[in-house]
Amino acid sequence: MPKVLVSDKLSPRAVDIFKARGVEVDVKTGLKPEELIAIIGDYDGLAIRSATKVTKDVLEAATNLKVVGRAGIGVDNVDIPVATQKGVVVMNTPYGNAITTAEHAVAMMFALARQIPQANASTHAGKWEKSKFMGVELTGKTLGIIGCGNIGSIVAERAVGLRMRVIAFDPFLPPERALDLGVEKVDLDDLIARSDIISLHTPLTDKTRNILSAEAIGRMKSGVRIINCARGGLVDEAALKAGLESGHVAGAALDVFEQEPAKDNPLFGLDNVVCTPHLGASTTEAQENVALQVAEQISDFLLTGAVTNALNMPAVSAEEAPRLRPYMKLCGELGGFAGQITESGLKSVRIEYQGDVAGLNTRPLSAAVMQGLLTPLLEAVNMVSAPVVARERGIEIKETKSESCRNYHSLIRLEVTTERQTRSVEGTLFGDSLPRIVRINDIPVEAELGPDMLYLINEDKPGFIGSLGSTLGDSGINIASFHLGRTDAGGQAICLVQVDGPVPAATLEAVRALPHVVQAKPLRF
Ligand SMILES: NC(=O)c1ccc[n+]([C@@H]2O[C@H](COP(=O)([O-])OP(=O)(O)OC[C@H]3O[C@@H](n4cnc5c(N)ncnc54)[C@H](O)[C@@H]3O)[C@@H](O)[C@H]2O)c1
Ligand SMILES: O=C(O)[C@H](O)COP(=O)(O)O
Repeated sequence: MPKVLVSDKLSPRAVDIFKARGVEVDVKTGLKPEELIAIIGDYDGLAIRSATKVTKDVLEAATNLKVVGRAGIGVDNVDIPVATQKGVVVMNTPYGNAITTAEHAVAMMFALARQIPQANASTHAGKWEKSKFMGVELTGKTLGIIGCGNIGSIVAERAVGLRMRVIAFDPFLPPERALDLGVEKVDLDDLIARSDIISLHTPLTDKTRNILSAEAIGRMKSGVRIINCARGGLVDEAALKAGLESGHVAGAALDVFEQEPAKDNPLFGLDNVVCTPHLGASTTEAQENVALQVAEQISDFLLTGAVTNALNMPAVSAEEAPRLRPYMKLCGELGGFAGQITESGLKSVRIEYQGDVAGLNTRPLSAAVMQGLLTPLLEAVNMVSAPVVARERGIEIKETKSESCRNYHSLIRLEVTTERQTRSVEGTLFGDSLPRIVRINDIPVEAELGPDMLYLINEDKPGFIGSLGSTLGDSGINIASFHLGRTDAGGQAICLVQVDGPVPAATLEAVRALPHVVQAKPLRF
């Protein structure tokens, strides 16, 4: 039974789902990094929010970990490149808290416009400062949205409903989508110059860090208000402080901070700043949504291989997973076969999908081929890391698809080019589920791969099969199945022999010494 650790505060419904699906679950929140490192090796899955930092050190210690599931959107607390190298799938729940976070940004906009938190504190203190808290109306004001994805779009729709003029800067926002939302797509300079209120909704990346810099703040309209419910680091906090103190910036509402938990921040104490402790996603509804989704996604992955909302692996739906499973096995075998007979540097890989299989989701199939191919050559690659490792090593991967296929419903052909030669291996499924190799280097053969195999290239001469059988028999090696193929009578032949156990080195030498043997390789699957 797979085992999952929940290391951040998640709705208890997540635990119910894990248990109902047959996944063992432990909940241990507030762990120190060294405490997490000490126990992570016991788990197949890790469910987190933003508090757990899944660092390189954690991933190095996570020897059984297969999946990290983020109950929420931002994954900047997960070292995704290292997770990918380690073959750990990283998933998030991209929509579950989007409405709630957008509502928080809208609430922040009202809080700023009418100074509600400040007026609330003053009234509680018995001051009745009616003339102090003069607000501004939102109707007719220009709201500038930086990052108009899931959350930014919802904020835009709500703001249009408030009769605001909405402009957005997002290089990836399609013009038709902007039109649908009632938003004017602008460049960043234009947004900065025209907005009365600016709301940030991008991830924190190298391009967005300090997107509201001192220089950008200086170019804003006097009296601008700034809202950040996305990520700390998007606004230069020192520059914002200077702008607020000079009065150039009329107010700022911040849910996220450069350093979190934010217990001591330069902006704290300024009377035109509204702060919340990263509450954007904190509603009962959003927390139920993300906890249920992450528990379903992690369980599906660990139990069925379905991949949903992964950031470092192609998606596989729950419907596709059972259909793809036998093809995944076949692809792993084709890759494993080619990888084990490859001795010089890999240059390129061509994977051809013919017939019915061409209509399936082939990205995970190609990842399985690459895993099979690279595993004999490199240490610890899997479906997540193999395509990345191949790219890093300059191995070119080409994929082709054709609906037509001679002789079979489906055929997968793998062609591998090394520094020395090009080889190919082809396979199909018998009865929709049984992988079979049907051609090696364009020589027809029909073989089922077992755990221990012997692969031979030989000259097609009388007596060869007998001498091979005797050599193996003399070493006490039982033959489970024997598959032959040849170019033409007396030409080049291949043998794939399934044996009951590994072939010892001495036996292999004896086989290699037999007349007519060109090459003999033990293979393991
Ligand atoms: N405060 C919270 O509790 C809370 C809750 C949920 C999400 N978030 C954060 O909100 C942010 C947005 O989430 P989302 O779900 O809308 O993400 P999303 O991916 O749907 O949208 C992000 C948008 O930013 C745009 N973008 C990327 N780089 C950009 C750039 N350089 N300039 C302008 N636009 C750029 C993208 O094109 C995309 O449309 C994320 O950082 C997420 O972590 C915070
Ligand atoms: O990216 C997110 O989903 C938000 O930042 C929410 O973070 P949280 O789950 O820690 O509240």
